[in-house]
Amino acid sequence: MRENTDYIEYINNFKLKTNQSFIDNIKRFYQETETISTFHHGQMVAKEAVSLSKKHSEQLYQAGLLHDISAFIPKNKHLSVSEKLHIPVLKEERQVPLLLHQKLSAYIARECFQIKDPLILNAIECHTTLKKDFTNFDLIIFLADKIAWDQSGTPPYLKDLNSALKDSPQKAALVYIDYLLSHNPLIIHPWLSAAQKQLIV
Ligand SMILES: Nc1ncnc2c1ncn2[C@@H]1O[C@H](COP(=O)(O)OP(=O)(O)O)[C@@H](O)[C@H]1O
Repeated sequence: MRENTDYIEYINNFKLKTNQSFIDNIKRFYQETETISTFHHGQMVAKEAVSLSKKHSEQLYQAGLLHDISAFIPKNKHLSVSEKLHIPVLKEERQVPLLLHQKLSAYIARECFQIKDPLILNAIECHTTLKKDFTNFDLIIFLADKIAWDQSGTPPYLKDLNSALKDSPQKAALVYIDYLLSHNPLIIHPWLSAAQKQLIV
């Protein structure tokens, strides 16, 4: 896939197979788009999310698997593909288009996987930044993604995050946000600032 139309065509043409389980359909999407390592990251996030919560295990598992389903769209195509799909783009996302992957993933979860549950869609849509009035479900997916990150080695903030997690998921989220903001992020996303303000009080 090299052109915007190829990405959009793949999304438009993807069909759930009724003879496959839901998870196998998700795996097939990652296989066909050559992003199977992201499927494995999704599985880790899904397991972590379920272990962090006593409720909503099935929905958390699905959100975990799908949160990075847009991984096949290269960063330099995020903006043009989002615009073609009529996804609302903020000024900060225009400046740092990789931040659009959360909205692109929510779009694909809805259009390709028929996810209608707002709990799942909203959590996918804010898994990188959180947002104002985030739910506990959003917070769990956000944290699980930071704990089971998709890079090699141990996340530099993990020890402090786990220690804060003994107090509350809110404190743990603040540890990650403080870490991100003190390491010269390319941009401060307004959803992240709004979430941070609400986490502090
Ligand atoms: N404000 C930001 N500016 C620049 N990069 C960011 C910002 N927020 C997150 N990132 C980076 O975006 C990438 C994706 O983050 P995230 O969505 O949390 O992980 P994942 O892709 O595994 O779901 C990470 O490399 C993260 O450091």
